[in-house]
Amino acid sequence: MIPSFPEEGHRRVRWLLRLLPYLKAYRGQFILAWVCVILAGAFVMISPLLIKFAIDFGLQPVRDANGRLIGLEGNERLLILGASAIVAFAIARGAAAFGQQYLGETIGQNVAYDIRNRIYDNLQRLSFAYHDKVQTGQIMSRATQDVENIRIFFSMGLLRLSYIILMILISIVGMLVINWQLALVSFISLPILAWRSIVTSRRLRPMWLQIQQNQAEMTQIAEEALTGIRVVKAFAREDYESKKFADAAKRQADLSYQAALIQANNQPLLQGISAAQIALTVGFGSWLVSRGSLQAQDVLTFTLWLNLLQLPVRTLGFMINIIARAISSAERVFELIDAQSAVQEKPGAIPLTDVKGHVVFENVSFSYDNLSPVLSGINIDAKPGQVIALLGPTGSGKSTIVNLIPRFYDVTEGRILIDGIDIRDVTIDSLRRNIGIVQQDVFLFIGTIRDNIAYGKPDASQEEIERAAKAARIHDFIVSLPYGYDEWVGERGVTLSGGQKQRIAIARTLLLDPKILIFDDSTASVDTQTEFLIQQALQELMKGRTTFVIAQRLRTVMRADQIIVLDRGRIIQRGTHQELIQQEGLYRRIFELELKDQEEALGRPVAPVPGPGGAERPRPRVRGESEALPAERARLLAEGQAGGGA
Ligand SMILES: Nc1ncnc2c1ncn2[C@@H]1O[C@H](COP(=O)(O)OP(=O)(O)OP(=O)(O)O)[C@@H](O)[C@H]1O
Repeated sequence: MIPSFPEEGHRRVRWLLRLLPYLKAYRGQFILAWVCVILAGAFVMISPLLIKFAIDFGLQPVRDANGRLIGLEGNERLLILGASAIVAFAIARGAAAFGQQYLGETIGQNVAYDIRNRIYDNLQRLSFAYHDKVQTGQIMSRATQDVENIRIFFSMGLLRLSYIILMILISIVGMLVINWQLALVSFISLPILAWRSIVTSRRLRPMWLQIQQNQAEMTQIAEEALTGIRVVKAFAREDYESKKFADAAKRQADLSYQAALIQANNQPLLQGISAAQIALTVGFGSWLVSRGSLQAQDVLTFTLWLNLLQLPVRTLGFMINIIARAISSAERVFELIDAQSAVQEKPGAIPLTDVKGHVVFENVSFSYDNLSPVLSGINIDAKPGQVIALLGPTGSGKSTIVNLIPRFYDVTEGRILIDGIDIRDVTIDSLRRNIGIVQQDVFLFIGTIRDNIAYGKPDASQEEIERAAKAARIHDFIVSLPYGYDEWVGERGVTLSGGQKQRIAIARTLLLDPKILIFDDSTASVDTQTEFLIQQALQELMKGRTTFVIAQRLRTVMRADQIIVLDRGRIIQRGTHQELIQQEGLYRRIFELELKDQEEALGRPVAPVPGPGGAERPRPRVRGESEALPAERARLLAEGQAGGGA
């Protein structure tokens, strides 16, 4: 349903009113800015009156014997005084205008700073579910362009509008006092100008909205193409991406051009109306003078006032635009600020302390969209220090299970307990501080390696950082770099290999020393040496921690205390390697098809597959089997190249 105008108007006023509380912190500055606005307006509008008084009192008419005007006699003292007063008012006006601009800019920048921080704080708090849905480019555009529109509203729109209203009021009152007939004639153009301004701004408003929306899309396209530059290049789709961006940029240029055209068309019309108004005022004023009901200097005062009014009244449309843009921006910005996290902390939640690491899933079900279940009836009892390996085909729900433990998402049914406490009863911060996560796609921040390792513990000493790096088997590599721990890693750590990044992530988690660990072991295949180092790092990492591992490597799976086999969101098998290998089922199939191949490719001996009744049976040869390296050679190679990290 299309909202009716009053409804829409009411909604827009509400957005505008929601912006005003941001002024609270800068109340003093805002009042001072207003005083400057009033002074600047008053000084400008009083100047024509000073000229009138200077003429009235400084120049006396000289008449002949018949009373005819033959000249003017100047009172030097009064004229100098008048001129000095005009100069003094101009200086005072300049000072007030400076104050208004300076304070307006300060308030605008401060409010923009506060709003950006509010947006950023909220974005940090929002759950994964929110970030799954919202595009980064849209968020970026709101945090930059839309906040900029609000800044302009505070630094310019609000104060300039007051200034314009003040100037209009002073001149209307002044004109009416001097001569109400000429005043009424001079006001003829005001409603026409106001009408034009409103019509133009109403035409421009939807265009500004489109421009803002398109700006967000353009940012999104650029962000996506730059983040995925490797994929773009790999598929030779540079031209396609360039065209996609060029189309959006063209749309932006067209829209901006159309908006500029409307404004440009409007300007000559406004100028014409203003010129016609001055002609009318001078004409009618002269007629009044000829009839003796007005003095010539009053016509001059009227003309000066009209001139002074021209510019601000003509910018009324621009001001209305600033406000209209600020309103649509406020709507978009408040959408970000108001966004509620799907994962909420309970009032009175307690901090999770002295964690032993007993993690229990009790009949847990989960759905991303509340429609189709992704997990159903999951029961897991992970005793402190146990390693739980999650195994299953792609899309079976392994990542979803581990994402529920730190409450990246909340369970739809059932509950998860840590040391007997429902994780929804503890503070989110304390919960996550006790869980270490090494993700598949390791993200390194732009900064030094030291900063990246110490990310979860910024006050860690160099000694602690090095200890973690040694345990993660990455220390030797770091010190071999030209700047060692001060080496800069670029966006997503592009200067490092996947295996190196993963070991840095392990060091980062080791430093945090969590009791519960989540490890996504599905890194793309790595060479033998890296594989060996990661295994060693992993052993260090898992020591004494309850570990949930999304397992891709046989070694990890075989060492696990419990192997949970998932299929389409349900647990279909559970047990140790020895137990599961005895059973017909998915585990044995995965083992035969994938895991065993990996190990053999790396040159490691694998336990024989017992056939039914315990008899050994030949393993089927499947996809991409490579010639196995002798186990001993692989190990020596790995150890020799690693040079011993610890
Ligand atoms: N953020 C999300 N929003 C909606 N659906 C999702 C989301 N993440 C995963 N899914 C869906 O949930 C199901 C389980 O996905 P999940 O990532 O947990 O599987 P997985 O076993 O870890 O798979 P893989 O081994 O490929 O990583 C899949 O059908 C997937 O499409």
